[in-house]
Amino acid sequence: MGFKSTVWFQTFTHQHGLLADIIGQLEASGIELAALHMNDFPTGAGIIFLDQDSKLAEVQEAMDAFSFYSDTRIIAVSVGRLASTSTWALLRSGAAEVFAWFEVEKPVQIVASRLAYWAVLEEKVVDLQQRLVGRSKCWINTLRQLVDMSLSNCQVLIMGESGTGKELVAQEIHRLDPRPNKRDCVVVDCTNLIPGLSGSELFGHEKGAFTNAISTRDGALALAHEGTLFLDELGELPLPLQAELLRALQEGTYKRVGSNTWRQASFRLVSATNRDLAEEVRKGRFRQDLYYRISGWTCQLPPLRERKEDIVVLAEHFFRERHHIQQPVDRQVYDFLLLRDYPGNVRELQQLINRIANKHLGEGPITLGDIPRSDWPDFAGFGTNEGPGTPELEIGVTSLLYRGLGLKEIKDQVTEIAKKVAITHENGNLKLAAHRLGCSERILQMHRRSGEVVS
Ligand SMILES: Nc1ncnc2c1ncn2[C@@H]1O[C@H](COP(=O)(O)OP(=O)(O)OP(=O)(O)O)[C@@H](O)[C@H]1O
Repeated sequence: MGFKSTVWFQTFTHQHGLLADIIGQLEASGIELAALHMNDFPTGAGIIFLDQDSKLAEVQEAMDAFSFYSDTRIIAVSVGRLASTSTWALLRSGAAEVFAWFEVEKPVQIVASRLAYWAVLEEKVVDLQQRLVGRSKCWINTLRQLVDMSLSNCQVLIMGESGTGKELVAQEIHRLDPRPNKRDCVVVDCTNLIPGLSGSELFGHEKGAFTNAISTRDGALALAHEGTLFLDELGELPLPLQAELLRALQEGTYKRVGSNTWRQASFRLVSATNRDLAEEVRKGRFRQDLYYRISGWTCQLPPLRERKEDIVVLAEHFFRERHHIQQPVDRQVYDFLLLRDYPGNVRELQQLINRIANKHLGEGPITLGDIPRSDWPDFAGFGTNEGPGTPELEIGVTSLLYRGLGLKEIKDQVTEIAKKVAITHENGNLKLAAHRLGCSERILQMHRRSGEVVS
């Protein structure tokens, strides 16, 4: 079977006979199931059982609450006939990733194979997190997508702002690629291609093909044969070279500059860009046919501002792994890091950590005193009476005000967010979350219950 952990389930159906039947079948196939109770925190994979009479809004609300707190993955199994509009609604809302229908399909097979696949995938995701650091939900979803892509042998286009980790991701795609005896990953930065050399970097050249071509040389396509060709900043590839690359991808053949002989090259293409390639196509700066050819799978890397929860883990990683600093980092330093903007994304954070690590001396903790003066924040409105975090909070509250919320509603919303963040950061442990918030566990249990539907 390949799936060892217990799978939680929740029921939204009253068809008890059918339900018992299917649960029995799942358990007989080796899947260990446990019903989800009122205050349980769903982790890992889960199944929801429903039927045509289940109130879809209730089901969705419950699943939204689960996915709000955790990165659980859900399979929906309908024990009765469900209208296709309802199925679409479930899938589109993103609450359930897979749908199985008891009457017409073999849900046991569907569920079992999905669980087994997810188990393999999660193991790889955990391993990837050692190098592609981050624990936020959006980052974990990106890593899951990445593993999915890597296991199939297709072309991948990685998109994302500068410094989001595109090159690192490309290396990991190559590492996960299951081709037996795959060769190297060859990296070409398209911004460095010299137009006058007509693509010698990519295709190689013959001796005497141009001035300084003193000997015959292989290009990146030859070097990437049976491996991976990573074209970084693909949006910068000059149009004439785009045509030649397309040909090489379609036919698997190319010519060295100055040669009339067709050569074969077989490689997996992974490309990356921080441009909006679809827009470049519309503007006529990028070939549409090449765009379709390379974008079999696309992977959009989130900017750091969309995964601020990862700033602390990334900073810790850089201090510990790159600078071998094991001393504690003062909370105020993390506040400073969290408050700052990172237009250069992870690279900018990494460089900042380098500067702090270089300034730090001795065995003591890392404190605000280790932050170089050139990195000090703009003190207007910073660290005055309310402390770090205030400007961001102000932006959030302003948006709530403009949405017409009054003082009580704003207070309630901020309170809910604080509870959610604490629960998430403590991996669902209400006791620790309550300790962190300085409130009773009971308040958090009530909070959890308000987002749940009783089965
Ligand atoms: N999730 C991550 N975990 C650890 N290090 C990371 C992560 N993301 C990026 N980095 C580090 O940040 C730096 C920038 O990453 P990378 O060069 O892969 O970004 P990029 O998107 O290719 O940037 P550019 O578009 O400017 O070439 C690298 O040193 C990389 O190791």
